[in-house]
Amino acid sequence: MMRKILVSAALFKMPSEDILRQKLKKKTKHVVSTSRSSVRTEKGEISSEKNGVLNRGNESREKFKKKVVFKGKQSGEEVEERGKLRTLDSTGRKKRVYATEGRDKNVKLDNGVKISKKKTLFKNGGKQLKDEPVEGNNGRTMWAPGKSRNAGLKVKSSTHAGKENVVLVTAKRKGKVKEEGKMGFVGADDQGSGVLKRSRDKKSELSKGKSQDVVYPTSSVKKKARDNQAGLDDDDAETLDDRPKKKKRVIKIDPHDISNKRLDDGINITGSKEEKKEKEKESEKEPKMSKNAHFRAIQPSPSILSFVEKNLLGRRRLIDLRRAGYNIDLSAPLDNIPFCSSSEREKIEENVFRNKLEFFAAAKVSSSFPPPNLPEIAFAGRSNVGKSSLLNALTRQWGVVRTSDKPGLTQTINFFKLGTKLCLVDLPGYGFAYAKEEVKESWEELVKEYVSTRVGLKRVCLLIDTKWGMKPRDLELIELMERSKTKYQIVLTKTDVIFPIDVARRAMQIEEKLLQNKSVVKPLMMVSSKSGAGIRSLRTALANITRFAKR
Ligand SMILES: Nc1nc2c(ncn2[C@@H]2O[C@H](COP(=O)(O)OP(=O)(O)OP(=O)(O)O)[C@@H](O)[C@H]2O)c(=O)[nH]1
Ligand SMILES: [Mg+2]
Repeated sequence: MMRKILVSAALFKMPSEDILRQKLKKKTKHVVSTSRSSVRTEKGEISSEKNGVLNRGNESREKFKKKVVFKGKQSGEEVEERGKLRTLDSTGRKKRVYATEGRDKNVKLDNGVKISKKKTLFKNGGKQLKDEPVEGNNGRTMWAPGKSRNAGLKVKSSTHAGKENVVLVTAKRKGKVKEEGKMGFVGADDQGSGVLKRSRDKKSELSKGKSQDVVYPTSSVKKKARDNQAGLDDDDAETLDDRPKKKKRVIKIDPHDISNKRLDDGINITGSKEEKKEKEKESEKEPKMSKNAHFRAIQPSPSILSFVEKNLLGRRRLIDLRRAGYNIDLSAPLDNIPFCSSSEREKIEENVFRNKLEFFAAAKVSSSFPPPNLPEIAFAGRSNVGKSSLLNALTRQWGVVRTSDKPGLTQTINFFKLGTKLCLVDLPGYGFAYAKEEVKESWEELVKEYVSTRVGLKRVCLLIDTKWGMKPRDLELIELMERSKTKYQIVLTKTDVIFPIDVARRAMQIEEKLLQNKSVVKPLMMVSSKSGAGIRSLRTALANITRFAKR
C-alpha cells in the first residue's frame, strides 16, 4: 500500500512524456525476455526458462519479470501454478512441450556452448563411446553413457519406445573436450514420451545452475572414443592426445643450388661477364614477332582477295554456297555452274577434261618412264597434300586415281591419259610418309629426275597445303625447277578448311616469296577438291597449255 502511494506520488511529479517512455521501456523488455527461451545473465550465470518465466541470478529482477510477463493480472505464485499446468493437464497427459523451443533451437549456454538438436544423436554412434570418463587435453572429462555402447542405435530406439535418452550437449569450438557432464545420460522413465523426457531432463540439468559443459561430437572426440573402444584406457587416450603432431616438412634452401631456378633469375651460370653482356644485349632488342603474328600481318593484294571471293574459296557455310546458286547436294558443288536449273551437274566447260581418264603407266625408276608422246602436266607436292584428289576433281572421275588419308599412298610415278591430247602425271609425295627412309629418298630422287629431265613436261603443279604453307622440301624442289627451267605453278589445296582471309594471306605470302623466281607461272591457283572451289579456274589454266603446246 505504502509502495503504491509512493509510486503514485512519484508519478505525479513526473511529466507525462517521461511516464509514457518508461512504460514503453517496460513493454520492450517484456517482449525481449519472453521471446528467448533462455539467455545468459549479465554475470555470466546460466538462466533458464521455468514455467514461461526467466530465472535470473537477481531475485528482484525475477519478480519484476514475472509481473511484466503476466501484466500483473496474476501473482507470481499463480504464474508458477499455471506453468506447471501447462506441462501436465488435468488428465495427466503432456499436452504441451514447452521446452521444445530449447530443444529445437540452439540453446546458448555458458562459455558460448550450444545445445544443438542435430548433435544430440550420433549418426553412426554405435560402439563409439565408453562409460568411463575420457580425459581431454585440458583435463576435462567427457562422460559417455555406459549403456549406450551402441549409442546411435539405442538413442534411436529410445525416442520411439521411451526407454532411454541421450542428451549430447555440444561445444561450440571443435575438438574441445569439456568438463564432466558434457554428455548427460538420462535413464528410463515410465512417464511421458521420449521427447518430453529428454526436454525436461535437459531443462532440469540446466536449471541446476551447474556449469553444464557440453561435448561436441567432433571428429577428435569420436576418434578418441574409437580408440577407447579399441581397448585403450583413459591414460592411453591422454597419451594419444599428447602424441606428437605430424612433423612439418622443413625445406632447406641451398643458396648454391640452381637446379630449381630460372636461368634469368640473376644467377651467373656461365660465370663469364661477356656472355652476360651478350644476353643483356639480346634482351634489349625488340621481341621477335611470332610466326603466327607475322602471318596475321600479311595484307593480301586486291587481285588475290577478289579471286578468293569470286571462287568462294575458304571455309564457307553451306547456306552461303546455296545463296550463290550452287547445288550443295553435289559432291563438289562449287565445280558446278551457279544457278544451274538442272539437278544434274553441268558439263565440264573445258573439252579436254571431258575425256576419259586412263591409267597407262607407272614408274619406280626413270628407265620405266613411258615415251613422251603427249604433253604432260605433273602434280607434285608433299605427301597427303591432295595430288591424287585434285586429278579426280579436275576430271570429275572419282576413283580413277586412288586417294588415302594416310600419307604415302602414291609410291610410283603414275601416268594417266586424258584423251589423245594430254597426259596427267601423279607423282609420289615427299616429306612425311608411312614408308622407310630409303624408299622415301628414292621417291624424292625419282621426282627430282622427272621434273628436271622429262621431255614433254609442260607444267608442274606444285601443290601446297593452304593451312601449312610452304616447307623446306617444297623450296628445294622449286630451286631444282628453277635451275632446270621447268615451268611450275603453285596450287594451294584444301582451302575449304581455313577462313577465306587466311587463304588470301597464304597466297600473298607465297607470291611474295617467289617474286624473284623466273619459272613460276602466275597466277597462283587456289582450289578445294572437296567443295570444288577454284577447280574451274585451274581447268581453264591447264587447258590453255594443250592449246598452245607444240607436239
Ligand atoms: N578437306 C579437304 N580434304 C582434301 C582435299 N583434297 C584432298 N583431301 C584429303 O586429303 C587426303 C589426301 O589426299 P590424296 O589425294 O591421297 O593426297 P596425295 O597428295 O595424293 O597423297 P600421297 O599419295 O600420299 O602423296 C585424303 O584424305 C583426301 O580426302 C581438299 O581439297 N579438302
Ligand atoms: Mg596420291
